[in-house]
Amino acid sequence: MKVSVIGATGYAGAELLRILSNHPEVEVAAITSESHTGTSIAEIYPHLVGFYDKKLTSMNDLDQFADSQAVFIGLPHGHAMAIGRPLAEQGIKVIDLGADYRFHDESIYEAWYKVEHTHRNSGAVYGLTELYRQKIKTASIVGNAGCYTTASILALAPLAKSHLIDTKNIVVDAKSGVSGAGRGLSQNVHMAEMAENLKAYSIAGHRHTPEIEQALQEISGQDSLISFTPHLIPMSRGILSTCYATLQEGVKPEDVDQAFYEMYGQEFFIRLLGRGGYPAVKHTRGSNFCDLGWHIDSRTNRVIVVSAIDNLVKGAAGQAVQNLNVMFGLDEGSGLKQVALYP
Ligand SMILES: NC(=O)C1=CN([C@@H]2O[C@H](COP(=O)(O)OP(=O)(O)OC[C@H]3O[C@@H](n4cnc5c(N)ncnc54)[C@H](OP(=O)(O)O)[C@@H]3O)[C@@H](O)[C@H]2O)C=CC1
Ligand SMILES: CC(=O)N[C@@H](CCC(=O)OP(=O)(O)O)C(=O)O
Repeated sequence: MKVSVIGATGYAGAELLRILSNHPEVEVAAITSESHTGTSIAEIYPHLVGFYDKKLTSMNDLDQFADSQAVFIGLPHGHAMAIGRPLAEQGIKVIDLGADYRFHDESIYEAWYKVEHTHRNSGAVYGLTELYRQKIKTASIVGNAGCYTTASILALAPLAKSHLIDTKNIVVDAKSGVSGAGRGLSQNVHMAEMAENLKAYSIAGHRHTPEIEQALQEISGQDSLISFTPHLIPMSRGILSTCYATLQEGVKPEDVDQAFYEMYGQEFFIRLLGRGGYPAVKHTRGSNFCDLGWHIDSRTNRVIVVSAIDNLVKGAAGQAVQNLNVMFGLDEGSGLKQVALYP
């Protein structure tokens, strides 16, 4: 099948190209950029030399997507809606890696992202594969889950689903490598600011907060409130999310174990390190795996779940390809069964 990548010059777009080069069923058709139209992608990303000699085109030429069965969009939020609508109207499946199609209630998107939603009631399905697989199978548009959100929702979903925790009293403390901020230059992420540093940002106001709450509400059937603090850490890729929740009265450690094994026991891309397990980003880099370990703090009656993923793979491009595989009835692991880079 042919697929195209809009925003191929971004980190997420380039990561899609890396993964798709290894996908047995996929041929990449158009790849787009507005600021490098006419340039070869391999000139911009030398690691792609020998795999892609294609020139970048403008996304505004809609005809070039006509023979693509699916189009990935790797644009900053607010830009996917304008191109997502005409693509979907042509019957092309859309997988957006940004936030435009992640919310069932567009007013929540508008309140947090301060952008008018111009493609309401699109029927988009939230693209966290392990939790929404059945709906993704028949979706026309998938709003691929965010990176911190993938790590945090996967960590908390079994506990929320089994009603083992107070879903209105959750704390998420997460750290991301700087590629999570995209390829654009900014003072926040340049070498002198980031090297040997670790800093929190967007405390009590990060846009991934309502995305995590939306998923936990759906899965538990109860209101959800979280305090989410993201941090930047001086590594290029990787996310580690530490999630704290208060256990309901009478919940035993074995109930917590059972919730995780029941929900994820059959999932290839979720590796359960078990009670007492310590996930590390280094075991996930370059791979589509999410590793989960959990601990019970009996003194405080809290459960603490730690998850590690690669922000650009399971947190973006890898999960987008996993969703493509689900949408087209392919082996869900096609192109994705890679061992992580180590060390
Ligand atoms: N980085 C990550 O870890 C993750 C990113 N995402 C999401 O994926 C999307 C892409 O992120 P990422 O690759 O990191 O971002 P980058 O900043 O690295 O890339 C952005 C891409 O969008 C294009 N672009 C930028 N501004 C515009 C514009 N005004 N109009 C059209 N195209 C534009 C750029 O291309 P050009 O300038 O060449 O036209 C480039 O291809 C975002 O929505 C992001 O939130 C999701 C999960 C994780
Ligand atoms: C380190 C860093 O800056 N990370 C980004 C999140 C990346 C991501 O998943 O963003 P979207 O939800 O927009 O797709 C941030 O905090 O905004």
